[in-house]
Amino acid sequence: MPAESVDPDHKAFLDDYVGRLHRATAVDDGIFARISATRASWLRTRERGGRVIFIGNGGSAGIASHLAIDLAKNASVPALCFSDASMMSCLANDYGFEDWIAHAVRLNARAGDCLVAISSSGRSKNILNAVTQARKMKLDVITLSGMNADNPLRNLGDVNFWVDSRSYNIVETTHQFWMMAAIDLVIGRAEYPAS
Ligand SMILES: O=C(CO)[C@@H](O)[C@H](O)[C@H](O)[C@H](O)COP(=O)(O)O
Repeated sequence: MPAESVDPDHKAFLDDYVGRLHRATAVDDGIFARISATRASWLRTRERGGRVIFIGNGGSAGIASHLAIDLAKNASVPALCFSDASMMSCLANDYGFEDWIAHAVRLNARAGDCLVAISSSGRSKNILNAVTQARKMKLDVITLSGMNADNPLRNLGDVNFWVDSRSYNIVETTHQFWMMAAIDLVIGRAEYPAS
């Protein structure tokens, strides 16, 4: 089959898929206000000598890692994520999987830091417990969730993003888009060299 011709079933699937992505990523003033508030939170964090800490599981852990390096390198806002396998296995083994991120926050965060908690379902216990720990330590909290409108993560932050989709990949892609927009808003440009 020539590369230009598309299986009609695939076209129908992809048309629907792209429609879902467009609906999820459609922006309004509410989303713009949240992205602007995220920028302000990150700049306040930097001014008081803090760091932005990104957390997530699975695909969201990958997004957390990408956001942390881009915010630090491209926008000069100190940022990190918990991706060290030895630390993760130690804390999960010693305290349980549902509490390992809370303990990573306890050990690594300070008052004045900002926690960005990413969970597509908004239901992962280790993310919810980490937010509770962050609140105890007086961190700012930004949440990103999706799926059910009443998921428990959705209202726990100072700034809360929610994607109206039940597709993991659409929710994750939208989270990444919003956070990348916030990073580029800090920089003030959409285009810049890598170094
Ligand atoms: O990327 C995906 C699904 O697309 C998976 O890796 C997904 O992130 C994992 O199943 C996570 O454990 C789901 O947790 P959460 O985002 O709902 O908190």
